[in-house]
Amino acid sequence: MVDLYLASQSPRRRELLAQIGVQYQVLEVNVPERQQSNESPREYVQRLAQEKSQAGWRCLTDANRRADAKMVCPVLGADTLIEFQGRVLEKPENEADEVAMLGALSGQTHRVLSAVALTSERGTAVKLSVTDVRFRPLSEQEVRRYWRTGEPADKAGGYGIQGLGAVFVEHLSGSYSGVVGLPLNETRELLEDYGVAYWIGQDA
Ligand SMILES: Cc1cn([C@H]2C[C@H](O)[C@@H](COP(=O)(O)OP(=O)(O)OP(=O)(O)O)O2)c(=O)[nH]c1=O
Repeated sequence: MVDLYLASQSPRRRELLAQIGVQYQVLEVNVPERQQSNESPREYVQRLAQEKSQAGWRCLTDANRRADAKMVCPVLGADTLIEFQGRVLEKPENEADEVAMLGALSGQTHRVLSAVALTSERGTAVKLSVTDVRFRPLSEQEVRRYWRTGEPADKAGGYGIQGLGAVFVEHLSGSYSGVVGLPLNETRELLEDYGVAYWIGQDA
């Protein structure tokens, strides 16, 4: 039995949902990620989370055209990006990109925006989590060595706070799970609104 579909390829999001005892099944969706010229980082990250959950919902309801949409459980989509000096940082494309990104974040505070959306037959709801993260000064040599570990390539801003990148972080104000990719308190709020259970199997 599943209570939720997760429209995400991110292993972090799977682990975070499992952490709070949600029974889910993964769906594959493909949503192009491109910020529009008139779109703020907050609007952009929320649009992507909504588009991911809506794409998942469409693919389920199209595949079960004859099934009653009320019988299909909700779909969760999420997106995480870094905002620094008004610009959006997504995933680094290569080592030079990583050096530029972490070089800019070195010794500075950046903002991690993480949005989570749920779609069901009653429509889509989205919540945003905002976290400020301060990095200590980083040397270029250290950033190049970090790139070679393979960790940063698939991560917004080019680091993983839950991994080797933890040693860059001097201070965090906000949601740790949001930085990792799925803000769990905001997720719980949506799950409650949509009647999806969490903490399954956690009672003594
Ligand atoms: C800042 C930061 C990001 N990340 C990850 C979380 C997300 O997986 C990724 C941001 O990319 P996203 O585009 O939000 O997500 P994704 O492409 O990995 O997965 P999907 O769209 O299929 O859901 O960066 C970390 O794992 N640790 C961190 O500290």
